[in-house]
Amino acid sequence: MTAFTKSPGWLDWHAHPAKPTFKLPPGSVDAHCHVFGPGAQFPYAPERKYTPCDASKEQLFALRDHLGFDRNVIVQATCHGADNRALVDALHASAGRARGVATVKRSVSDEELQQLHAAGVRAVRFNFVKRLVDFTPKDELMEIAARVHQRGWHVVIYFEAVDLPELWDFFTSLPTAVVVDHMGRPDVSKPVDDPQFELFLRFMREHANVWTKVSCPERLSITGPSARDGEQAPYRDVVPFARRVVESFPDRVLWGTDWPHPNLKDHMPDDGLLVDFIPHIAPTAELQRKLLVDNPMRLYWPREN
Ligand SMILES: O=C(O)/C=C(\CC(=O)C(=O)O)C(=O)O
Repeated sequence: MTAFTKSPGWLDWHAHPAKPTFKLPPGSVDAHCHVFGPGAQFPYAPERKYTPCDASKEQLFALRDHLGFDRNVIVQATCHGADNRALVDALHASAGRARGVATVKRSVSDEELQQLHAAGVRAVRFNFVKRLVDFTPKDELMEIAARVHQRGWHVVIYFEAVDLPELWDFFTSLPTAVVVDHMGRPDVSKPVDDPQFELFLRFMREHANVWTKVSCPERLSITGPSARDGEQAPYRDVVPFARRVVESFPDRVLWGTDWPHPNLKDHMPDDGLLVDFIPHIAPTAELQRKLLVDNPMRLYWPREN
């Protein structure tokens, strides 16, 4: 059994989140969340850049039920590298109520991809955030994308806004649907019509295969206030960005808690209050249904849609 020590300053997930005031539409999907370990059962990867606190499948499913979600999309985080065992274990335990986004290497066999598919994996994640991963050559990623495309999977990409110009040609040549994590991490201290965010909107406007998660205000916000202590209007600086995306591309947006919120430095949000953030960025019942039910179902459970 391996004992892991959390990275210095690590913030654990909120143990007693509020019951949301906002009532999620029936069948809502938390389309971005993680499981971490437990490390004693599913060791963290030797090449990881951080060591988290454990966040088990049971704890994730308890949060799902507490907040009022019906399903989860569990995203492989870099602390597990390309070892998808914790993810697969959670998918098997979910009784069909979770889908997965895996990380694979070029060396993955067709049989392994088949096993991932049978467990509920429907996408691979390519991470370009330099503090999280070492560089992988683009020809390797393109080869993986072509292979998963044949299975009807898509690609989830995580990058920071300043890197979009350099990554543009690669992203726009991906053959699959492409889902961007956290709106491409805009700098929300700039105006919403700043050229940097305009480039991201153009990316979505010109490429009908591009979707995005309008998630992680707690990561993007600079001026807050944070979703704690009953705050019902948190992260006001992120609202215009997320709302612009939801209203411009209502059929290609997803939302997730990002539980257990890895690598936050400043505070740990209350997940109940994060759910209460949703109507600020998706103000009508129709936008909310698309964001939380129709869109994730179309992408991850197309046969049940
Ligand atoms: O959970 C997220 O979406 C964001 C992360 C962690 C992450 O993506 C990973 O480790 O794979 C971050 O910004 O540190």
